[in-house]
Amino acid sequence: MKAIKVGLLGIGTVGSGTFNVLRRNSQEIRGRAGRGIEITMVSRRNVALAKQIVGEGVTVTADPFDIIRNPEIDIVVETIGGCDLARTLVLEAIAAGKHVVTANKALVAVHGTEIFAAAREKGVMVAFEAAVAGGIPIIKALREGLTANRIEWIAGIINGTTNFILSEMRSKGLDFATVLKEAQRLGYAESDPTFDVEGVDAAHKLTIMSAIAFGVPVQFDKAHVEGISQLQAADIKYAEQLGYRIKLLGLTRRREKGIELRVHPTLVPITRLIANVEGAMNAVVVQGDAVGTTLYYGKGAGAEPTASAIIADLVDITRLHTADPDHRVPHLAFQPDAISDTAILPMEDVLSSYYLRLRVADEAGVLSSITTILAESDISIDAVLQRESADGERQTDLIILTHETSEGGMNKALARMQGLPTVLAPIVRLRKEELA
Ligand SMILES: NC(=O)C1=CN([C@@H]2O[C@H](COP(=O)(O)OP(=O)(O)OC[C@H]3O[C@@H](n4cnc5c(N)ncnc54)[C@H](O)[C@@H]3O)[C@@H](O)[C@H]2O)C=CC1
Ligand SMILES: N[C@@H](CC=O)C(=O)O
Ligand code: NA
Repeated sequence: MKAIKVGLLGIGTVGSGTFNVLRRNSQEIRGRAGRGIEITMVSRRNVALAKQIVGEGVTVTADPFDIIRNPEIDIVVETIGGCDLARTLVLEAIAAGKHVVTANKALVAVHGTEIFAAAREKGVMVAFEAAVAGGIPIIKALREGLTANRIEWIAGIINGTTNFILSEMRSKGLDFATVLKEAQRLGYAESDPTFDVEGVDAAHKLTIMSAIAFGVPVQFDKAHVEGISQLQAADIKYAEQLGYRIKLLGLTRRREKGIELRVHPTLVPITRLIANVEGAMNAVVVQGDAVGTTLYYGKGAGAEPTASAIIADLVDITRLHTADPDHRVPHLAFQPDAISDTAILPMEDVLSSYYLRLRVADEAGVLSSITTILAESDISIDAVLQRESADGERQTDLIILTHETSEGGMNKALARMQGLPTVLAPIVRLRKEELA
């Protein structure tokens, strides 16, 4: 059978990884797919550079629309990134009857609803395994392996750059800017690394997982997003003393009133496997009612791990492209008419435990004025750590861990505590999850 023909839009880190792995493992991939899969056309603005990567026998063009217009191309792989051009290219590829594979989580999290509808209309597939946790087959697991389950929650370290930064800062004492540069050099970071650092990239990925897990549309605009740029070394140290590690976690949980969708630095007990995921590695914990807890671990970024996911999608499409579209796995696991309008909860309604650090005057009655506010707010305390103040120092750090309460209730209590004359600096508030 003739090889299936693939056009690659953008050939940077992920595109060149895909090209190389597909060439290197072509025999095995052919054996699995039932026919060869060949990249016959690539697009990059710098044509000379692209030619250096692909060598002879592959058509290189500066204009990605040349690929869309080429009737010989069966599948388009989008590894350009960004939302504007990528959206246009993907929609035009679909309109031209081509299947699409994308690594672009921003595109899927923001424009997924429109793209999936267009693909259904045209009877083509849009596959995006590489968009979430790179090489970890988490989309496959959620969409196929766990279909029996009512999924309760998902918690994930789903941004390699920030996990690398947090690990290197903690273990080697390196500063933020140095580690970020290294993550960029290694090809982990987004072209705009603020997407990594401020939690946006993790929120894109979480939005996609949440939609698949709970059968709701992708709704990135409803996600609560906080990154690690405000995280202070003192809190990493105090957390360790209390038996916790701070990770940038994406969390989505089914509650009675709706779905939580949030990314923020989170204290996780050191005893949990996920707390020990270091460097650029990713890990996703999925809690299902039947299966219990499952954990997926691996490389979430980098050229070849991401290529592994893209090629898995290419193989799936090659196997399935002649199947009746109604027999394919739905984009969001649930059939389109089973997608629900369950609300994404506003952050005020989210339930969490908390870590609070208060810089307080070291004098009698301070602790009791704070615990009184917490008690009046119905917030129960789990642990308190008070740093010994150094000789002559008239202030100290007070660390409080709370049991679960609502974010709205915590905000009100924090406003009252912040108003106390003995609280000398802005209170640090982090969330804490036991993940049990
Ligand atoms: N780097 C990683 O580890 C991962 C990246 N991704 C996603 O994969 C996508 C690509 O990421 P990278 O490969 O890291 O980015 P990159 O910046 O290394 O590659 C993008 C390529 O697209 C080309 N390009 C940009 N505009 C173009 C245009 N108008 N015409 C033709 N070519 C154009 C660029 O020249 C570049 O070669 C992004 O959506 C990213 O979020 C997903 C998982 C992991
Ligand atoms: N920038 C991302 C790349 C993979 O999605 C990350 O650091 O995880
Ligand atoms: Na993946």
